[in-house]
Amino acid sequence: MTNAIEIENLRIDLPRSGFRKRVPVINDLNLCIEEGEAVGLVGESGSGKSMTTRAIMHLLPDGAQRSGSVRYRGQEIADFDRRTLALYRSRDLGVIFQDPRAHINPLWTIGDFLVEAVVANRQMLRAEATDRAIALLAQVGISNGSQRIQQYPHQLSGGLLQRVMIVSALMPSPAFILADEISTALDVTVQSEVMAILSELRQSNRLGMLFITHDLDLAAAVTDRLAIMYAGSIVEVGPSHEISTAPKHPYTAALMASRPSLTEVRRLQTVPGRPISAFEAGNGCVFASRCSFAAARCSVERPLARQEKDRSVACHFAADLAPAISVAASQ
Ligand SMILES: Nc1ncnc2c1ncn2[C@@H]1O[C@H](COP(=O)(O)OP(=O)(O)OP(=O)(O)O)[C@@H](O)[C@H]1O
Ligand code: NI
Repeated sequence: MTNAIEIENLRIDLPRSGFRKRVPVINDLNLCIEEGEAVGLVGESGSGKSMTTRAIMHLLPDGAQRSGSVRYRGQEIADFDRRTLALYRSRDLGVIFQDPRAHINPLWTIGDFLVEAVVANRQMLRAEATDRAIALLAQVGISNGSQRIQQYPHQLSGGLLQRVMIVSALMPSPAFILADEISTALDVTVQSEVMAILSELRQSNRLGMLFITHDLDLAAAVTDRLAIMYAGSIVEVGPSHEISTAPKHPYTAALMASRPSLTEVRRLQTVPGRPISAFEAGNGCVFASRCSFAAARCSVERPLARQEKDRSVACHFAADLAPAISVAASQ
């Protein structure tokens, strides 16, 4: 299999108030996504998930310093000229945002929103684009597309707008979908409908996807592999069903143990301790300060990601901890 996206030794430093120098928010991040593969990027707030999507779009905040590499189909995206970069963002990547209302101009009809971008980048003629929009709307379960495209965003529910957002991402026939927390604003039933539609479209069009969420179970349900992120780096990667049933990194186990169980939906549980940012991590393991299995070595020596078949885990003691961790995760 060839890789669609390859992120290698990525580090991103940003200016931050109160600090004289830039501080890292992504540190030594490695992640590959094959053509047509769906990878879930899971971690708590502030771990750097959205910054990773910005790195893939090559759309970093002002003053950011980047080292390492991000390649799309083998080509370093930092080397793209302006035109190639614009086409890469608008055609190769299909980006679905969390809050559709913040990304759809309220004064534009749904049809304008769907059609204008592909017409502007000269990918399609207007009539052709309109037909494609109506066909895609039908594929996401909106059968009266020719009426819907004349409506305005305020006339559609949040769930319908999220489907319109998916259609908009698919309009230019992208090869790769970036979906950052797309379901957080939706209620559970609508969320599972939207997820089912996205999964089906992704598979029938053989699209690669990076699916970002803090919900490990949701990510496991719609992806092939999971990458677990903490404080700007990835601590564990592997097939989704393996990670979600037999985690190897103490952080993954802690995330799983923090899920509210079905019988305790009203009890909000969290991983004990405060999540840290990459710049607070020091030289040791990023998770050492919250890890209940940490030893002296963990706070001074950063564990390298160790690859074993299709699993990779960055923990000095992963092999010894496996039995204890599976108990912790199932609690
Ligand atoms: N424009 C910015 N300038 C400076 N720091 C930023 C900027 N955007 C994000 N950060 C910092 O980068 C780190 C990673 O943020 P990021 O938004 O990628 O986290 P996230 O995992 O997406 O979190 P969430 O789940 O809350 O969306 C955080 O420490 C955040 O404060
Ligand atoms: Ni985010």
